[in-house]
Amino acid sequence: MAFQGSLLLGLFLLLTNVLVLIEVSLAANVPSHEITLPFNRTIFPSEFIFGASSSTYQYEGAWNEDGKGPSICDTFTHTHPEKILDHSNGDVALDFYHRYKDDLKLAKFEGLDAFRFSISWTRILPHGKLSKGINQAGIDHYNSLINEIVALGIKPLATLFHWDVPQALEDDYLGFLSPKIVEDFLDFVEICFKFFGDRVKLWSTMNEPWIFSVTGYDSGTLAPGRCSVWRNNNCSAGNSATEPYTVSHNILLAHAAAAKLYRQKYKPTQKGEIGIILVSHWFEPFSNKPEDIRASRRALDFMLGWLLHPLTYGDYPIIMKGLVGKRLPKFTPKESELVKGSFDFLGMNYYTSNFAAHLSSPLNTANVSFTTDNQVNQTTSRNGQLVGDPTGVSIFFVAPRGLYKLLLYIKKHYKNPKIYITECGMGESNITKVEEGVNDIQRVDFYKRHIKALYEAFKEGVNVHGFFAWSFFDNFEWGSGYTQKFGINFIDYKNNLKRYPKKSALWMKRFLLK
Ligand SMILES: N=C(CCCS[C@@H]1CC(=O)N(Cc2ccccc2)C1=O)N[C@@H]1O[C@H](CO[C@@H]2OC[C@@H](O)[C@H](O)[C@H]2O)[C@@H](O)[C@H](O)[C@H]1O
Repeated sequence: MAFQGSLLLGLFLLLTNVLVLIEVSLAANVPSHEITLPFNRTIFPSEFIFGASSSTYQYEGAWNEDGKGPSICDTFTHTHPEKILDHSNGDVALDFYHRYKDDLKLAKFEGLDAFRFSISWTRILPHGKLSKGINQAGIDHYNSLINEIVALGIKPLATLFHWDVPQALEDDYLGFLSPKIVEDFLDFVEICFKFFGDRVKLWSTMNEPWIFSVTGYDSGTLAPGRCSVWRNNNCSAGNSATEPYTVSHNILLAHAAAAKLYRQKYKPTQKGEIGIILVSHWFEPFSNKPEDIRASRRALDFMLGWLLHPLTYGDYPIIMKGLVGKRLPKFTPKESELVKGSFDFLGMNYYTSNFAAHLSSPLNTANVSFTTDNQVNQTTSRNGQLVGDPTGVSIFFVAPRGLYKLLLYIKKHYKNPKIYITECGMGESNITKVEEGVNDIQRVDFYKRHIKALYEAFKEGVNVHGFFAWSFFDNFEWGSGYTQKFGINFIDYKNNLKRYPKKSALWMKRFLLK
């Protein structure tokens, strides 16, 4: 049944609650020897939070409304439709910008403790710089969004940068390729702390620097779409050998400056926490050969350690420094101290695992890039055995054991930081009908298995405090456009963006005992 308008919503809530109660009561009649230990939220501490995640460009739409300036995501999808599988864009997306009030009521109905969203830099500063003016309509929008979230008793987790660099800063100094962005990012985040920090107590400065740096500057498959000529990806400029490293370096500096500002000027009174969200796969050695075992560690260093090692120890992994050499920027002693320990929590996004085999770098070639530097051949099968159950996304397989191992690895090698799993989910493709889309039984299995893996890691002492599904709704999935669906709620893009809870959302509601 579609979700739209409060009256319809009320009727739906009543009907669905009745259905849920019937299902639960039927389950209760199952002979006791068939009921396993209750698998619900009570296996975690009561303060553990369960939520769902979103991001501004993938959800809001209203790309040029109410004074918003263009971001590189707007420019990229408008100028390179060929790089999006269905040639779509986020101009309208799922119209979350206008429909968030009903959408958040759905989040409440589904029992979420928390809701993760990102704040559009160019809604707040349309030209990227404070000196060029604040857009009050942007402040008003996010105040209203946050008020709705809090009024429903849901905790907001706000991401400050989910890849939507202001186009004006890209034009002015090539965005994160320049250290100039640190000052402009600081001005942006200070406005957010000042206007929203009384209600937002969980801040993430960045989302997945790894993806932004690699897809934006090595392969050129995402905004700003820069890469070397030899990458043959229709990039107008770029250098895949150096720019990914420059960008991640400046992201770390911008993050650290923002964390310092929050901790010194706002945290004492607002009492919130600031962190950063990273992504990593788990990597299994392709064989027991020492070179493949080393390759699996290198793969982790290049995907996770690239960011988490400086954040924890103040410098890049020794393996990266050896392999990348002069192309890897250096931290000054002052920068190293600024970056080291610059987070109250670590957001970890986990999707899948890979196998890692040693791959010797091609000799005497100029064609080096981030992707070749790690000397790893990443695969999703080994001797005919897949790394996990296949999904509708060709590069993602269901590998919950990898989540467990990744978390134990972080505990052991990175001082057991406070962690929220800020994204975890699976996608389907080729879904054309609503009734197909809402019957997402593989996603129910995915979440059961990954939350069980999370629980096992928690029992082993991993300092984990929450779990957020990616994603709340089917949305604009970057290079895949709307062809891949990751939501626990279905969006009918063929019929006025109507919202439909999927089986996974109703399972989550039961798991959360709501
Ligand atoms: N998936 C990731 C990172 C996985 C890195 S592994 C691999 C490398 C790569 O280029 N891609 C494709 C890609 C490209 C862009 C974003 C995400 C993923 C990968 O999935 N990140 C989160 O994934 C979510 C799901 O991403 C989808 O993953 C499968 C891709 O086919 C699809 O294009 C992408 O939107 C995004 O919607 C969130 O905005 C983002 O925070």
